[in-house]
Amino acid sequence: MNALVEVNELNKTFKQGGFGLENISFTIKPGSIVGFIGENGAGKSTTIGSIIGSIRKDHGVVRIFGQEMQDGKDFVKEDIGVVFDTVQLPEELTIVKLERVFNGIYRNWNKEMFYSYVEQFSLPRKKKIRSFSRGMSMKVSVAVALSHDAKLLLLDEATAGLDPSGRDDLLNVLRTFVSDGKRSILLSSHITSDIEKIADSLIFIKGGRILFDIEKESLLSTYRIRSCTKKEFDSLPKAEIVAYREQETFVSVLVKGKEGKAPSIDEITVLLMRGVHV
Ligand SMILES: Nc1ncnc2c1ncn2[C@@H]1O[C@H](COP(=O)(O)OP(=O)(O)OP(=O)(O)O)[C@@H](O)[C@H]1O
Repeated sequence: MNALVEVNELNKTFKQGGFGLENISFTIKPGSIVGFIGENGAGKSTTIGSIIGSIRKDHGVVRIFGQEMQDGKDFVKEDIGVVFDTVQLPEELTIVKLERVFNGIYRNWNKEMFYSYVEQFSLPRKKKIRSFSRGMSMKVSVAVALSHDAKLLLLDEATAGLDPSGRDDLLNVLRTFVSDGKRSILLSSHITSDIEKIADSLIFIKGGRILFDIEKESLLSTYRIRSCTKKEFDSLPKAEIVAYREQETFVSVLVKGKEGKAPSIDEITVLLMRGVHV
């Protein structure tokens, strides 16, 4: 099997508001972490929801582990761990009770593994979830997603709300998760430094369309940011320009080539999201 996830020509338009995903296509290779980057409302959660079938797509095909995703195919969902930014855990339960619930739900539930994450994330076992902070609740959701032998993790803003050391712990856990080369992660985040740290490839989405789908190393080694006067900008070879943003006195340009400043993912994101994509 080449790709763990194949998304082909995914389209979804909401009747209310009219936002639409347009021909979203990408693949996720086994053993890789894909960073999913886009501004608020770009369509990240809609894409992830459409992949797992919680949002009904209009057109397109999603294959996970080579099988087309259709509603009700629980055997596939067993293999997918999902964490959304809006954590919805039963508030009345403690970690101990929650563990028993998930033990009954997932065929491949691993109690020892769950408690090892509970330890690692310093979560209290006997307090009700209601008393947990947002970051603690996120950690519980991630611990659950990691403890049922999933082959694929879909993490929508899973690092949001975690303090820097908590985020670092989580990123290490995620790296270990894919280290056997068989499992993969799609990670959406506004914290581009997290993505820069662990992603193997990056997908940039804006207004429901994919702008860029590229290996991280290739992006960082083959693209540069240049600050040009308007005149210099006009004389740049058009084929080299990926995106540009006109500032008051100069133009920031993302170019393919060796001339200019090596960009960070954050700078590339701002240019792609705020600038004009060519
Ligand atoms: N159920 C819905 N009905 C109508 N519009 C919706 C619905 N769900 C999402 N949208 C719209 O779809 C667009 C994309 O939303 P989505 O949640 O996918 O963005 P996102 O990239 O995940 O954003 P964020 O970074 O803010 O979480 C937004 O304009 C949103 O208002």
